[in-house]
Amino acid sequence: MFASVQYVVPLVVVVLLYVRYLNSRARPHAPLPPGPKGVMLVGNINDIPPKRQWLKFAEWKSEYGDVTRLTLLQRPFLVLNSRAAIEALLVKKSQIYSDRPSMTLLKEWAGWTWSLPGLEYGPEMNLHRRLLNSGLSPSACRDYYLDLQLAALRLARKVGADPSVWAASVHTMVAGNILKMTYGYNVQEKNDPWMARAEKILELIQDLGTLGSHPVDIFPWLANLPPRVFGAKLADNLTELRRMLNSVLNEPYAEVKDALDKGIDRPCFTTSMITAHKSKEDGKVEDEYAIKSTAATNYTVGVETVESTLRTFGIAMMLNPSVQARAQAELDAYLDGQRLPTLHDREKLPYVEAVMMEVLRWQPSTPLAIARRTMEDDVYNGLWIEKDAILLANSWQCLHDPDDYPSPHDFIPDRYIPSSPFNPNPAVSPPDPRDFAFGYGRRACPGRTFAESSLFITIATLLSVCSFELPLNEDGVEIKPDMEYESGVAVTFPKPYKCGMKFRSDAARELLDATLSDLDV
Ligand code: HEM
Repeated sequence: MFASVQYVVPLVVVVLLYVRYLNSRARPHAPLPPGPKGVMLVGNINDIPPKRQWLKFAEWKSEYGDVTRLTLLQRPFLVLNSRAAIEALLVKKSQIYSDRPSMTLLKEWAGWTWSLPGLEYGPEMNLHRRLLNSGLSPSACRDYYLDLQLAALRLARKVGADPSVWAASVHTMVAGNILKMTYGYNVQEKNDPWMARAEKILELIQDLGTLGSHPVDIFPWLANLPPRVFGAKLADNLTELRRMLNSVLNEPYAEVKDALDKGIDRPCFTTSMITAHKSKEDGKVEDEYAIKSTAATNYTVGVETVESTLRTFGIAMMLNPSVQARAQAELDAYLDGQRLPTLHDREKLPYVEAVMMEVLRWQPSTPLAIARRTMEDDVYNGLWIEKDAILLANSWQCLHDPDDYPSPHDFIPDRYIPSSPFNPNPAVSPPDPRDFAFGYGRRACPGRTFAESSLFITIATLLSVCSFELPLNEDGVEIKPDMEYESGVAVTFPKPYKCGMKFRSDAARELLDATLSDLDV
């Protein structure tokens, strides 16, 4: 009897361990998500267009449903094409869908290891997000309201007088807002060295080609080879990029810290982070590397998205004069020509808010958010989602779903205002487009409040004092923007277009000048 117990217990343990082993290996008995048939070895490379991929991905929804599966050089690649799929995976199961694909080229070869959008899911990412969430929280952002308003007023003065400077002035304003908020730095109108440094970095990254498509990103073991194997141009580009990234990480931070040590008050994100993390005993800054990394991340990733959104806003206003007139009527009724809007007026201007929401929906600047890597096998709606797949959320598709947004290609801010006589379908209460435009779950954009504040005050100020209008050619015929979009590093931009704009009246221009001279101390 005892002898059999002696054998049975280990046997049961072995059987249990074996079953656990089998379970751990077991693949869910579920089919893979459907998708276009690829070519042996290279997979679906030829199915993905070089431009505006989200449109092609959206077409696949009717054929393949919520999740489309492709392969790229043997690696599974999934596109989530519906609100339901994005919510079920990226939001509700955020703990296994919040990693990013490894960007070996940028990280290992260019040394860009410190930027939050590229960080793996884990403690370092959490620390960076905590810092950004506190430094860019809604209450922290209130400290930047006045700077944002001033920047919008200066923009209005420039572009109202000369609309040909629209795109360049928007770029300077947005970059200036980020540098002011992050480091308390005032950009120079022309040839600013800090702006030039950020632009050079983006240019060098753009020269590397589509992110994630270099062989070293697909086969990371290739990083053991010297970059020169892939050409002298690439190697030189990477050396220059590494040098610039090092400078952007360290120099602006050192300047703010020096100023603080000398007792110079330079209120900004970096100053408040240093102050909050400085030890009273030895003066050391806790988490210093993470603080300078998050500041440099703002500097390098916070510009293109806001800039693209404002350039889209210009197009929307030129093409939709009745919308512009309604927003101006709201501003005039509320402000009565006595003053210009501030960010404290935001709640009182629901139509202007709706214009901003509709710009973010109509032509989102990040139509595919930022790619994720699946961390575990999973099953969604009976479909097997493989571990280690690259996953893209097609935010563009969600933002153009006619069930949520009737006539999705039209620019209709009234859709967010149920009582509006111009709402084409008051029975539908659409989802807030910002919940798609700013990404999802644990990787959602930490700059959202700052970005919205910057967008709102710029839109409200411009509409208060200026009117956009289609420019005319020499024959007096209106020139319409062609609605072509091109890709930046991770963001899509409207192609340069001719912008028409003028001050609404002499009174509006005088009010603008008076407000600027009151505030511009
Ligand atoms: C209109 C303006 C903006 C839009 C539409 C936007 C959109 C996005 C989106 C879609 C993502 C990816 C989220 C995901 O993976 O699900 C993202 C990430 C991020 N954004 Fe923004 N963004 C904007 C402005 C800003 C600004 C002004 C800043 C900084 C001041 C900023 C900082 C970041 C950072 C650091 C990440 C990476 C988050 C992470 O990987 O955990 N963004 N943003």
